[in-house]
Amino acid sequence: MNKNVSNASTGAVDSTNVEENGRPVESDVKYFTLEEIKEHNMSNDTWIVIHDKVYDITRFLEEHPGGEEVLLEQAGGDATESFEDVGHSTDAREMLQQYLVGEVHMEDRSKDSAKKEPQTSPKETSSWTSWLIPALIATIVGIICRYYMSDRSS
Ligand code: HEM
Repeated sequence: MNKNVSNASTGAVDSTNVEENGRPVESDVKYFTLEEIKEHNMSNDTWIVIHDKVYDITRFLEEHPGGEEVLLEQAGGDATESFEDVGHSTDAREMLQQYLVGEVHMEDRSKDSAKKEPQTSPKETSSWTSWLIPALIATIVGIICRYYMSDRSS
């Protein structure tokens, strides 16, 4: 049960990992903080994050069909958006597996998702305008009807 207990600083974690195409991907998955990941931003030591997973792509730089420049621009940071924007093939996604070195520390993940939360607030403002406008229209129609009725009765 307590397989995934993280150490507070470097957070080494034991984990039974996924199998890919029947091949078990043997690993000692570790958790890294964004601070630690940021240090691996050189061409001879390149890490990137994609979907909260950390990849050491140093030996892949020269092989990348999209060139090493684009990868180096993302070095030490989160490349999820750029990776998804390109629309990488399933083959590309499967290739990722061989460069996996760990995952982003849970605490750093929650910071990211907290950033995304404010996106819900504009919805709240639009929800009250969505009933206010019909209510105003109904009131105006009501007033017009009253005038019309009182005109007919006099
Ligand atoms: C380790 C992560 C990555 C892997 C394994 C990978 C793999 C690949 C592969 C196999 C292709 C050939 C097309 C395909 O099969 O989809 C490709 C193309 C490409 N990749 Fe990546 N990629 C990675 C990360 C990135 C990132 C982070 C970016 C952008 C910042 C990027 C930008 C591109 C571009 C622009 C192409 C198109 C090249 C072309 O069509 O001329 N890739 N990548």
